[in-house]
Amino acid sequence: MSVPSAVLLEVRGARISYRHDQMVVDGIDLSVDAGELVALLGHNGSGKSTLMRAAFDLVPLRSGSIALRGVQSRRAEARPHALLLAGNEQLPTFLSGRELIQLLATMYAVQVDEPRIDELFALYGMAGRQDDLIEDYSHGMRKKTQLVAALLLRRPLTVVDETLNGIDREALVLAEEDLAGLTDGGAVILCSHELPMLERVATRVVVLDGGRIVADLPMSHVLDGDGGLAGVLDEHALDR
Ligand SMILES: Nc1ncnc2c1ncn2[C@@H]1O[C@H](COP(=O)(O)OP(=O)(O)OP(=O)(O)O)[C@@H](O)[C@H]1O
Repeated sequence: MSVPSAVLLEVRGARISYRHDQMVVDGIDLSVDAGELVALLGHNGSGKSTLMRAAFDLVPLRSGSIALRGVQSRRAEARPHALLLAGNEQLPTFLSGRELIQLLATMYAVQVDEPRIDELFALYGMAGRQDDLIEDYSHGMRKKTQLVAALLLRRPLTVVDETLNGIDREALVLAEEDLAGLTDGGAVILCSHELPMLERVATRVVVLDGGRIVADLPMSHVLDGDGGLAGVLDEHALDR
C-alpha cells in the first residue's frame, strides 16, 4: 500500500505565460509540506494567483511540473488533494451557502456533518443565513462561506487567495485559529497583502517578484528581524 506523501505541493521549474513572449511565472521551484502555513507574498502582478491557479490546472504550464501529494496537477486524481478559495466572482450565487457546501462535499466525496454547517455559520457571525441564497450575502459573508466550506472539507492543501481580505475582525481572529488548525496533517497557503495577519499565522514566507521566488524564509526568522514582513518585501521585492 502506498503511503501518502507529506509533500503536499511540489512545483518544479514552473513557467507560465498568458502571452507567448512574457513569462509571469518564470522558473519556480517550491515544495510545501504538511504542517506548514505559507504566506505567499509579492507586489500586485508578481504571479502569486497565476502560480496557485496552475496548481489547480486552471492555467496551463509552459514548462515544468506541479504535483499535489505526488499526483501531477493536470490529472483529475489530483483534485481531491487541494481546495482553492479565491475571489467571490466564481461563486454560484443561485445556491444557498448550505447548498454550495453540500455540492462541494459531493464533488470531494466528503461527508459533511449538517449541524456543523449551522454551527460554523453561527460562529462566523452568519447565524440562520445558511439557507439564504448566496446572491443575498454581503461581500464578507461570501468570503466567510468559502472559509466555512474549507473548514468542513479539510483538504490536505488549502489555498486561500485573498479570501480573507474584507472580513470583519471577529471572523478574522477565528479564521486565523481555524486555518492554523488545518495544518494538523495538512498545509495552508495564504496569498494576501494583510501583513499583520500573515505575521500572526504563517510559519513560512515565500516572496515572489517578477514571477520568481526572491525569498523563502521561516516566519520566526522574519519576526526576529527589525522590519517584519514589510522589511522583507522592501528588501527583496523590487519589481513594481
Ligand atoms: N487571465 C489573464 N490574462 C492575461 N494576463 C493575465 C491574466 N491573469 C493575470 N495576468 C497577468 O499576469 C501577471 C501576474 O498576475 P497575478 O494575478 O498572478 O498576480 P498576483 O501576484 O496574484 O497579483 P495581486 O497581488 O494583484 O493579486 C500580471 O501581469 C497580470 O496582468
